[in-house]
Amino acid sequence: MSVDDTIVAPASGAGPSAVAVIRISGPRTRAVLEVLVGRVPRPRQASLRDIGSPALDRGLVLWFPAPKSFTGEDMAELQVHGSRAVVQAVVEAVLAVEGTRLAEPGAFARRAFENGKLDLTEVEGLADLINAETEAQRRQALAQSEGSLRRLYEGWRAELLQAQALMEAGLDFADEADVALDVGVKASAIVAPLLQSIEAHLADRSGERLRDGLRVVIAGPPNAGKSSLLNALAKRDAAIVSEEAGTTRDVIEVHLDLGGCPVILADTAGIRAGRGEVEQEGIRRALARAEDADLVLWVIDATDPVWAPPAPLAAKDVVFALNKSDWGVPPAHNHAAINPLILSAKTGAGLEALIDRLADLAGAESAGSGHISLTRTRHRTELVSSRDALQRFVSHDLSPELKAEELRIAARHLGRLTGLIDVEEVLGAIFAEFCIGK
Ligand SMILES: Nc1nc2c(c(=O)[nH]1)N(C=O)[C@@H](CNc1ccc(C(=O)N[C@@H](CCC(=O)O)C(=O)O)cc1)CN2
Ligand SMILES: Nc1nc2c(ncn2[C@@H]2O[C@H](COP(=O)(O)OP(=O)(O)OP(=O)(O)O)[C@@H](O)[C@H]2O)c(=O)[nH]1
Repeated sequence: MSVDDTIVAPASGAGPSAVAVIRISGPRTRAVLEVLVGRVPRPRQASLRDIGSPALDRGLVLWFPAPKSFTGEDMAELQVHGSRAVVQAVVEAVLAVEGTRLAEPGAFARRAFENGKLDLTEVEGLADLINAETEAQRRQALAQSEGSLRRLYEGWRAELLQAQALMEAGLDFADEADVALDVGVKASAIVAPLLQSIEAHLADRSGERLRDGLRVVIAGPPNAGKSSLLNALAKRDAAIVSEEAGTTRDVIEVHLDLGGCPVILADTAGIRAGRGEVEQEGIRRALARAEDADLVLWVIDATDPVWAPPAPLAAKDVVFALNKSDWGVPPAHNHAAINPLILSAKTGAGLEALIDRLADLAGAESAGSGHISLTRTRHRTELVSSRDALQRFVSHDLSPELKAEELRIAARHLGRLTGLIDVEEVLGAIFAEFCIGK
């Protein structure tokens, strides 16, 4: 990427809108404004101008001289009427100025990253904020885009660098055993609590669940009311994001917004010792689906003797639901061991409790309320590598040289998290998540 380029792109979505924003960033921005609007307006003050001559439209112009802009470069915004024709004409007029080109997706965010305005976790938070569909996702993404993970990881890295400095100072005094021992003890006093913090952070999956949606599979014996329950939940909650057939014909999936948390609920074929081949295949798919869910909602008919889920599912997190409670509920001691939710898809009884339970598991209350959770596999991978190195530091009987090396490895993985070091290979994937104009 050449930073000499000046990039332009519409930053608002496709399709007619009242107003569209066209963003420009790079060294030719001032020249673009001179050509399109004449005199450059005062920094960061909206001015109403004719855009182009003869005028293509009349709109608001904003000028953000470097370094106080989103990208850190000279930037401008043209806020025009949001028709395809106006946007296209204005973008073309910008492109007619020498040294400008159309921005690829994520190009503005990439420049912000390269100019140190955002670290990689903030860029990821911004991508998530743009894609947020529920309230809890919004809170989590906003906090991350404003540096919640950045501060956490930078703090950890600073502690590690301190421990590393101690160890390396010790290496210089290798012949003086008491000095080497002393710095080793001091470094361990930093590393041990840090290791604990990383372990606790890794054990918490709420951030990933919230970002990706809690995957819940409704499974159970035939005729227990699984489809009715899915329909009842989908109707109860007005904010259905989408409804689509699953990857297999027999798995129906709905995306729900339960208390601000995204839940992907899949209905599956009834599970029993079936006869026909088709039924067996449906059951096989149901089981496969349930096995990679976060949670199995095992639905049984309250009037049936209690059915336990088949062995492969018993290992999962299972929430039991006794449906058709309108027909009567068996005495509590019959099902005390499974602590089921008692509900009726038909009357709606017990659905609120079910929604609360699911929202809880999806991490509803934690997001953005000061609770900081990792949100992506990329974070998990780097943190696991960092933790492994720290574990070797703490528990293995290593020479001081090797101990210092483990700290270097751990610090490098934390540095990769924020994008401070060698991340070239992940950048393409991260920035490609953005739409054009971001
Ligand atoms: N019109 C418009 N609205 C927008 C954006 C935008 O680019 N344009 N944003 C785009 O994402 C978001 C706001 N984020 C922004 C982040 C930083 C800066 C900025 O100019 N930062 C400078 C100056 C900071 C200051 O004066 O306090 C800097 O960081 O140096 C602007 C917008 C959402 N709304
Ligand atoms: N009384 C009562 N009937 C219910 C309730 N939920 C479902 N039913 C009825 O039970 C029958 C089976 O419901 P479904 O939702 O199709 O059951 P399913 O578990 O999806 O069935 P399969 O797809 O065959 O596994 C239907 O006749 C429903 O109307 C309930 O809460 N109360």
